[in-house]
Amino acid sequence: RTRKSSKRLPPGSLGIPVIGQSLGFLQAMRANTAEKWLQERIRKYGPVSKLTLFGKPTVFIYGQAANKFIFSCNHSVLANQQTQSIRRIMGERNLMELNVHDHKRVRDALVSFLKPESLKQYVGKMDEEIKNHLETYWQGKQQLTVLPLMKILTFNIICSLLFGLKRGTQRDKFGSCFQEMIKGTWSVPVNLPFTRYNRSLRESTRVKGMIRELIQEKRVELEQKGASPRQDLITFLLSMRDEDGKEVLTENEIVHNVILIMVAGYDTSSVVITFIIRLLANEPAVCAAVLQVAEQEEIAKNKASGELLTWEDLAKMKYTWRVAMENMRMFPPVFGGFRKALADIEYDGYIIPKGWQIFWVIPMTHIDETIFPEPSKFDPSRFENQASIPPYSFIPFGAGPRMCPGYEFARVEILITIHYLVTQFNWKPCADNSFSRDPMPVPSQGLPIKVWPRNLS
Ligand code: HEM
Repeated sequence: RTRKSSKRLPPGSLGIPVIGQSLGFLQAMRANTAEKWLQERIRKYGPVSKLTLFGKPTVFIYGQAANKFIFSCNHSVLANQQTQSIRRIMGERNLMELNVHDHKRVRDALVSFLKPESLKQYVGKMDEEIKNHLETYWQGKQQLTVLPLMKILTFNIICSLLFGLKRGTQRDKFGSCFQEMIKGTWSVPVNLPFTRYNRSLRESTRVKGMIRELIQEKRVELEQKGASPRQDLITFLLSMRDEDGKEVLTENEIVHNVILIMVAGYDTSSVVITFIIRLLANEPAVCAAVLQVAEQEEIAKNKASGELLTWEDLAKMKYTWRVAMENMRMFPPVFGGFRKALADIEYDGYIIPKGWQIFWVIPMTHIDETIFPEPSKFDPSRFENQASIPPYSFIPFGAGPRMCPGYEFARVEILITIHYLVTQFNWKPCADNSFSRDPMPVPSQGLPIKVWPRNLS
């Protein structure tokens, strides 16, 4: 029996246990050749192949049908499970690890905070954070490095909106622990004193402790000082009750999901904004179009000094959002993810054994020329008629019941930031145009640029 079923395993070698092909893959990510690395596998083994990634036997699948299978497959067959390193670092009760009822309960709680009707109230707060950032780090500067600044910005936005953390030392301490913690999420899970993984685990313990303290403070604020449940995400989650009057989320679930939101919410958007800045520097025609066609100039001119942007202003920024989407097509911040087979699965004529992980990737359909003709050409007009894009092929945010619930949050912060940047500054790059993946795309030297003010006439 074993021989018969092993015959139907996908082709490819599992390599050395635990490590397998992880190092080769990570090296390709860093050299920004991960797509080529995968294409080479596909050439050698065909569209379905096995390998070992980050500690586990894995089957790699790709393409529109594979995406549909991953994003719409029944919960009882495919579970969400991240790699061991991600699970240990972020906490096993975070949404990306939960399945079926737990997933729905926790996701519904997060979505009721992140949905558009709720976000509308926070546009002004985001606007203030962004203006404050530009005053502190951009105005009066001649040269600066974009990526680290965008990380500060998106981190500050998350801290302010989701956790009610004010600017200052507590925020800064959080920020530096976080940066260290997430560096080990895509690493080989070998916990020895000198490994990347080990350092990240230590930072993760500190971060979890800090969030527990924060939760204690918020409980007091809610119970004794009459703080509003809507003040921030933590107070919101602490205040949720089920029909029996019990708290909907356990404390562990709050801690682990706060970590998830921090990780999911700030690194990704900082990368998208950085790559848009890089693009606008290299393509003056697109930059001019963002200003004029996208009504950014018009919107700015109709504002009194100090007046904040509104939800309605954002709805007008259609061209800017198409630029952002085309950017995410070419440089998706998330490269891919993992699911776990809960039963032997038959896929495309092969068996994916129970307990193995499935590796799905985002960029492969984004660069498929049968879906996006001339894929290396930047062309925001591809998104003019979104209905013409086949389902499960443009997936920077995933799809289906697990699609990123932070989509609107990201859209709001990206649009507001680009609005103030293009209406107040000019810039040009001072390094080469290359980038690597770590695992998010990182432009050469973090994208140093020269900046000077733009005065709208
Ligand atoms: C441009 C920015 C962003 C991108 C490209 C992005 C992308 C993604 C992707 C690809 C997934 C995985 C979907 C899957 O496993 O099937 C995901 C999940 C998730 N994202 Fe985002 N994300 C972004 C911003 C955000 C923000 C701002 C937040 C929160 C404020 C957020 C919160 C989450 C959460 C909680 C999940 C887990 C959902 C689940 O498993 O049900 N993301 N995101």
